[in-house]
Amino acid sequence: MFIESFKVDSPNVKYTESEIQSVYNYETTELVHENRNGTYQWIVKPKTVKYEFKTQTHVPKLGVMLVGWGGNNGSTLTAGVIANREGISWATKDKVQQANYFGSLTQASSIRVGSFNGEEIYAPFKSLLPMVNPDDIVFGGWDISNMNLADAMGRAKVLDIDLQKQLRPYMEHMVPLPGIYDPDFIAANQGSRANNVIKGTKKEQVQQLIKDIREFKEQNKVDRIVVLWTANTERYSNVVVGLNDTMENLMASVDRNETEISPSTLFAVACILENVPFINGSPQNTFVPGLIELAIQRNCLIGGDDFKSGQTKMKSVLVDFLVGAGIKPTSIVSYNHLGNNDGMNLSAPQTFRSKEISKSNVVDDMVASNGILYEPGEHPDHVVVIKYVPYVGDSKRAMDEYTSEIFMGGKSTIVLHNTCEDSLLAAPIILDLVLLAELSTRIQLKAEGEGKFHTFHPVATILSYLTKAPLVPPGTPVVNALSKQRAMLENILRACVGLAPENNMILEYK
Ligand SMILES: NC(=O)c1ccc[n+]([C@@H]2O[C@H](COP(=O)([O-])OP(=O)(O)OC[C@H]3O[C@@H](n4cnc5c(N)ncnc54)[C@H](O)[C@@H]3O)[C@@H](O)[C@H]2O)c1
Ligand SMILES: O=P([O-])([O-])O[C@@H]1[C@@H](O)[C@H](O)[C@@H](O)[C@H](O)[C@@H]1O
Repeated sequence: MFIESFKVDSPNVKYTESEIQSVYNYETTELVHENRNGTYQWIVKPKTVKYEFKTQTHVPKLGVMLVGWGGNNGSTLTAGVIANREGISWATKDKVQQANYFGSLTQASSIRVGSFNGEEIYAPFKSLLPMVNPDDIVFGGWDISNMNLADAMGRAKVLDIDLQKQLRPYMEHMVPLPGIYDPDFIAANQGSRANNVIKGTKKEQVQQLIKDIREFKEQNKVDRIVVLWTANTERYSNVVVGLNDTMENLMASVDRNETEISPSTLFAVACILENVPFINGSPQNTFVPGLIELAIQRNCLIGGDDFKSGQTKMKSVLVDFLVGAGIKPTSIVSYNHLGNNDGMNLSAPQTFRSKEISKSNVVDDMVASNGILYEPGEHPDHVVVIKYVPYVGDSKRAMDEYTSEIFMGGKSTIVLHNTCEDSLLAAPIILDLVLLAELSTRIQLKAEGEGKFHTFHPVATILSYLTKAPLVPPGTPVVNALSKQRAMLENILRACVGLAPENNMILEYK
């Protein structure tokens, strides 16, 4: 059965006028490697840590500023939210289509809240804690192309024409602010669209971005802003001692107009200086060490990298299933071609390399989890291929082949084929990223023994379900398995409202 909402009745949860306060007993383990009776043993010690959570329940008026607003993803997301907000329906060759948020974890997925008379009861994921209603988001942002959002939607060729016609009046007045164009960081083929750029030194560009953020906040009377990079994939920045290895060196490099500081890093610097959450939806290493240090020092949320939308999302499910079943993937080949501007930008070797890295590292944690299947340092062959084929546009064709070793020398080969508009996969993920980033800034926590409440760590691991290459605090583990990432996110939000982690044991029926 599906219910729309619920309230928790527990001595561990208190609903005040402005907060939800909860007490949560975190059950974990502590491992020691001890010499017992002359032999070393791994000893696992279960331990319980008492946490307190406080979630502010006032939902702010949220402004979302997209870098690359006029791109396929930015225009498609903006269009989709307007269509949902206005209740727009449109004629397709099959039927009259209603707007929806399919593909969004927060808007279209559910959680199990328990059983009732032998029946499993589920509720909307977004009913866990108060979240921003997407209909209320004010969109803005930057683009190196000055095309208005209605024309950009037409250029993207993602949405049905009847829908585009209805949306045009809402979007034609939306014009992106000038972006930061640096041809050294993206493909040369992007130069022709760069007619809307911030001039000046890197320091002056950062100052302009800060001014843009402040003016957007004032003009739209929004309470909070989240900035998300959905602009082109950049090449990796070189990380150099003295250049960007510390926050002091990074800021000094900006002041010196160092060429190796990328546009995406400049956007992130501006956001951190304004204490505005910044999320990187692309694979490049925007978050150089000096930037991470700056975000931590200023306690400003940063998250990324690279939306996990299709082929890689499937990979983080399939490899988790195979390895979890004791089956040994030995060869993984992921090929896709597409014809949108993202694909054109990725046709350059240096920008493709950024994407190849984020699409390749996603199996590392799963492989490392099973020493029965893999020797230390052993990995499956793993190849990523992306080709640009203009004719297919945003309709990405992905083909994957997974070869594994099974029982008694047998082999299993799984072949997948997937075709869909890449932007229709990414847009709902962008929505989830900004909504969850905003929500996480309203949560404070305190473990037993800690003197005071504090926010989550500025490096927002909580967003990892939505990214190919989750950004994690230095020295902490990277988890890519999709089921673990979703469970982590859901269980943290459940703890904030006093619910135990979903462990699927359903002992009451065993
Ligand atoms: N399924 C997906 O679509 C998907 C999945 C994962 C990651 N991504 C990443 O998301 C990003 C956007 O994808 P897309 O399909 O919308 O691409 P797109 O090329 O259609 O849009 C990118 C936009 O960014 C603009 N731009 C480029 N550099 C800029 C800068 N420095 N400042 C401001 N604007 C700038 C471009 O003019 C363009 O309008 C890409 O990096 C892509 O790799 C997309
Ligand atoms: O998310 P995913 O399907 O694994 O990866 C996708 C790539 O296959 C595609 O070529 C690229 O254009 C998208 O930006 C996205 O990164």
